[in-house]
Order: sequence, then structure tokens, then C-alpha cells
Amino acid sequence: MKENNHQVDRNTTVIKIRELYKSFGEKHVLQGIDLDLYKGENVVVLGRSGTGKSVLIKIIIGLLKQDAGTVNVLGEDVDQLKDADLRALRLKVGFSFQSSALYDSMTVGENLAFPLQRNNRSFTKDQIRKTVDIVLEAIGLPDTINQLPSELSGGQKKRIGIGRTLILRPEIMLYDEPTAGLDPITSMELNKLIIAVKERFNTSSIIITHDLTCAKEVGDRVAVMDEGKFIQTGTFDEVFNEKTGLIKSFYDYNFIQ
Ligand SMILES: Nc1ncnc2c1ncn2[C@@H]1O[C@H](COP(=O)(O)OP(=O)(O)OP(=O)(O)O)[C@@H](O)[C@H]1O
Repeated sequence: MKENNHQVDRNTTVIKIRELYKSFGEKHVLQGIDLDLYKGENVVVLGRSGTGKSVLIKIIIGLLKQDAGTVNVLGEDVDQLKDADLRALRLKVGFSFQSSALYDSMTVGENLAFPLQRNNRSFTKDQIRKTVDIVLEAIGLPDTINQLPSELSGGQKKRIGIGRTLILRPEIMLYDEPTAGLDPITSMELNKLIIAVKERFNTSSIIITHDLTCAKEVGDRVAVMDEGKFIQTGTFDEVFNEKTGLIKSFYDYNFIQ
């Protein structure tokens, strides 16, 4: 059991996915996905490239429509929502891109303030500044407020990307390969940040990764995707206890190489 597992509320499901199918022409990408994300939980989705992890995330935030099945996010069936309701739902679901997607010409402070200025026009300058300060402190980079993205390391950019997502106080966080391209020490710091975000901001998260250390550190549960289905779901130890087939390949590649 993880120390932070006590925060998981198994009576409240924030994302409920049932019998989800998605094909592109003859390419059957998602072939019957079921998933519950509980309040306060971090679920890691592991899978080889091209197994459909990004397609799953896009359906969750309504960027793609499924062929069959249901995706319920915070009580709403995503594919049934009108545009305005979908936009409102997206404000409650923070999506942290693989590339940090920061605006190069804006300082860190301006990058963080931008989503607030755009989505929450009632905020005063002072409130915006305070919110930016709180988030910068939470992500451990209070001194970068006046820096440009080009002056930051890869790990710092990822943190700021997460901070920019947090600024709107989402209930759910979706992380797309948060540790990709980072050295092991910076990856470990990012794992700690993902756990800290959950504890401090009460978020529930889906984390897409190939990185088993990340999965082990941050995941209350791990779901292994292969050919559009989850072939194993459970705690990291449950999933990797019996190492056969794809699970073995993943384990060997990450830990024995
Ligand atoms: N809009 C689209 N049109 C056609 N095919 C698509 C589209 N989006 C995704 N695919 C296909 O769906 C499959 C799954 O893609 P997806 O990006 O979800 O993989 P992934 O598991 O996220 O991979 P990676 O780990 O490399 O990011 C791929 O074969 C991809 O080519």
C-alpha cells in the first residue's frame, strides 16, 4: 500500500469509462476499455507506443468522439455535452502536455497568468499575482517568475507546464508522459511533484507513461494497455508480481537493461 493511498475515496468515481471502442478506418485502436478513476487516486496507464493511450485521453477531454461506449467525467457524459458545457468541463480537467507548450515570448509569470486572464475575467491583477505565487511555490520554482522559458531546464519547463495547468485548480489532472526525456534524478523530482500536487490540490489523475519507476512511485493503481485493452490492472506490485508476456518485457526493459 502507498502512504498516500488513504486519500483515495473509492465511493466517488470522477472518471467512469465503459466498453469504449474507437477505430480509424480498419485500425481498431480502442477495443473495449473499462476504467474507474476514484477521487484522490493516481492511475498510471502504461503501454507500448501506438496502443491508443493518447486517443483515450483525447476522448476523455472530448477532442475525439468514441465509436461506442461511455465516458463519464465528473458526472457528465462527455460525448453528449454541448460546446459550452464541454468547455466548462475542460476547465475542471487539467491536461499537462508532453511538450510543456509554454509561450516562448512570455515570462513564466505571464505564462501562468494567461489561463486565469482568459478564463476568469473577474480576477483582479492582485488576485492573479497571488495565485501565480501560490502555484510557483507549490511547484518549487518561486524564483523563476520573471524568466523566459528559454532560460529554463527541461525539468523546470515541465514543472511550469504543470503549474500552468494547476492555476485553474482542476479537479482532475491528465499527465502525458511527464518524465519523458528527463534524466533519472529530474524524473524522480517530477514524480515527487505529481504526488505533492495530488496531496496539496486534492486532484485525481491519469498519468500516461512508459516509465516504470514513475508508475511505481506515483501510481495508486497501474493499468497496462495492449492492443486497445487493459490486460492488467492493480497496484504496481499486483501487476508486476507475475511477470509474463508484455508485462515481463516492460519490466526487463525498464529495470534490468
Ligand atoms: N486522428 C487519427 N487518425 C487516424 N489514426 C489515428 C489518429 N489518432 C491516432 N491514430 C492512430 O491510433 C493509434 C494509437 O495512437 P496513440 O497516439 O493513441 O498511441 P499512444 O499509445 O499514445 O502512443 P505513444 O506512446 O507513442 O504516444 C496509432 O496507430 C495512431 O496512428
